[in-house]
This record gives sequence, C-alpha cells and structure tokens, in this order.
Amino acid sequence: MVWDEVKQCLVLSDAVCLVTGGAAGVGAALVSSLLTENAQHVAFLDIEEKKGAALETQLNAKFGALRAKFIKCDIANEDELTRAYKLVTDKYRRLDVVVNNAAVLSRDGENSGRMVDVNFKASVNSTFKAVEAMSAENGGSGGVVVNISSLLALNQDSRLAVYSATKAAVLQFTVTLGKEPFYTNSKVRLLTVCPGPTDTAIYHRQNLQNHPAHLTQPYFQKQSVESAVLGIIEVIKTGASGSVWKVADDEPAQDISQHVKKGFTVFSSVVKK
Ligand SMILES: NC(=O)c1ccc[n+]([C@@H]2O[C@H](COP(=O)([O-])OP(=O)(O)OC[C@H]3O[C@@H](n4cnc5c(N)ncnc54)[C@H](O)[C@@H]3O)[C@@H](O)[C@H]2O)c1
Ligand SMILES: CCCCC[C@H](O)/C=C/[C@H]1C=CC(=O)[C@@H]1CCCCCCC(=O)O
Repeated sequence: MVWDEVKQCLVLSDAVCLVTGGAAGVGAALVSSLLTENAQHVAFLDIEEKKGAALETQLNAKFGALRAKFIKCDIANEDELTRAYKLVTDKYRRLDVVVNNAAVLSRDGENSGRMVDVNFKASVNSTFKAVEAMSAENGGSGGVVVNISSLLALNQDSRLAVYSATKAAVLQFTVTLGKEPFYTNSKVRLLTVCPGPTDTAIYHRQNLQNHPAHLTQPYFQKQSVESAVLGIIEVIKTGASGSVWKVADDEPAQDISQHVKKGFTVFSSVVKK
C-alpha cells in the first residue's frame, strides 16, 4: 500500500536519525529539532570537528547523555562515509531517518568538482547506504530519506550554474528512484526538499553579491533557519515517496510534486511518441 493511501504521519519519538552537514546552519538546527521531537539518537556527520564536538556537548547537556553523536566525516570520501554508516548501525542497531543536507557552494568556475562530489555524488552514495540499512527487502523496518536540493534546481540563475545543476541532479535522482513501487517494496520514503534562500553561511558565501549578473537579477530575500527546519520536519513526517517540497519565504512546506511532474511531462514529450 502506498504512503498516501495510508495517510500516515511519522512519529519521531524513539527514531534513530542521521544528518549530514549537521555541525552548522540548517543541519545543526535540524539535529536539535529532531531531539526536541524526542528522537532517541541523532548522529551528525561533518568536516568541522570543533563545531561538531561543541554541538554534541551542548545537545547532550540539554537532551541527555548520548542522544547526540558527532562523527567527523567528509561525506565525499566513500570510505569515511561507509565507516560512519557502520558506526551508526552497529551502535544503535537501527536507522529510521536520514537527511542528506551537507553541501558546498562556489562561484561558477571555482571548485566545480567538489560541488559535484559533495552535493550530488555523496548524496547518491548516502541514499543507497540508507536504503540498504532501512529497506524491508533486507529485513529492515523502513524509514525516510530526505535529500536537500534548492529552489535553484527549478530555476535558471546564470550566477550559479554548477551549484544549480548539482541540485537539479539531486532532485531528478531522488524523484526518479523514489517513485512507486519503491515505497511499496522497501517501506522507505525518498523525499526532496527545495529550500529558498535561508540565513546561513552558504547564503553569504564567496561575495557572490559582487558577481556582475547580480545587478541585473533580483537579490534573494532570505528566510530564517527555524522556518527551514520546521518545513523539513513536516516533510519527514508526512511526505510521500517521490514527492518534492518547497520550503521558502518563512512559509509552511508546500508540496510541489505536481509542478515537477508537469515539467517532466513537457520534457519527456520530446522523448515519447
Ligand atoms: N542557505 C540557503 O540559502 C540554502 C538555500 C537552498 C538550499 N540550501 C541547502 O541547504 C543545505 C544546508 O545548507 P546551509 O544553508 O545550512 O549551509 P551551511 O554552509 O551553513 O552548512 C553546511 C554544512 O555542511 C558541512 N559540509 C560541507 N561539506 C561537507 C562534507 N564534504 N562532508 C561533511 N559535511 C560537509 C559544512 O561544514 C556545514 O556545517 C545545503 O544542502 C544547501 O545546499 C541552502
Ligand atoms: C550573485 C548571486 C547571489 C547569490 C545570493 C545568495 O548568496 C545565494 C543563495 C543560495 C545559497 C544556497 C542556495 O541554494 C541559495 C539560493 C536559493 C534559491 C533562490 C531561487 C529563487 C530565484 O532564483 O529567484
């Protein structure tokens, strides 16, 4: 039976969660919010060792010993990612929620390979590892994987062509893999979230405002980190596998799956007879 027919709403209490890029920005606020929702354990992966360790200490003091677990991990390094997954599944014996949130952003022409490796390749690798651990087809109890894309996946802003392409790839991958019968077979929901501009370090990165095109294209209005996290939590609880959600403008999460479907119907009309 598909998720929409069951009209379920996931209860996060006692869940074991894993968040990539959890030492700062949206990821850090999400780790804290999952613990507020009574998740049993939240493991978070990041390259920022000092920030990650400090957040772990702070969260365990607030929510109880061992509830938060920082794992230093460059998600673009497959061996490190494999080790992190093994550590989590060996330690907690289950995995219910994974949010692939870590990403990097640079101007076009700078660090293109790193953007592809972190934003796209690592999200793909992490998704397959999560599904392997959760899938009912492997004896698991199902779960949810959220891949964080961007509204730039749906737009053509000439200032951030490579970053936008990595986010479009994340969206296409997640929607395509997550379509039925994926949930029916695995009991895992694969979800895409497209945040709008949000007040974190990535938003303020690289003096992008000095890019020549910024004079001709409107500057983005940013939402709060709290709004972004509220939206992601709502999507984790209610989203059907293969669905896509807009989380922007300090507004509740909006299911934009039909817009995306319409777009791909237009694209594929040139492929199909
Ligand atoms: N802030 C925005 O305006 C905005 C808008 C749309 C989408 N997003 C997306 O939201 C997500 C969260 O971004 P944010 O705004 O919190 O950015 P951020 O830069 O504040 O946080 C990103 C975190 O990811 C970590 N990270 C980067 N590379 C890593 C790697 N190789 N391995 C492990 N951790 C790594 C960073 O150390 C950092 O802690 C990203 O996927 C981003 O693309 C952000
Ligand atoms: C010269 C370039 C100015 C850049 C402004 C800002 O630093 C960038 C914000 C982006 C950061 C991560 C995103 O996904 C953010 C983009 C969110 C998507 C907004 C799409 C809305 C639109 O394209 O109108």
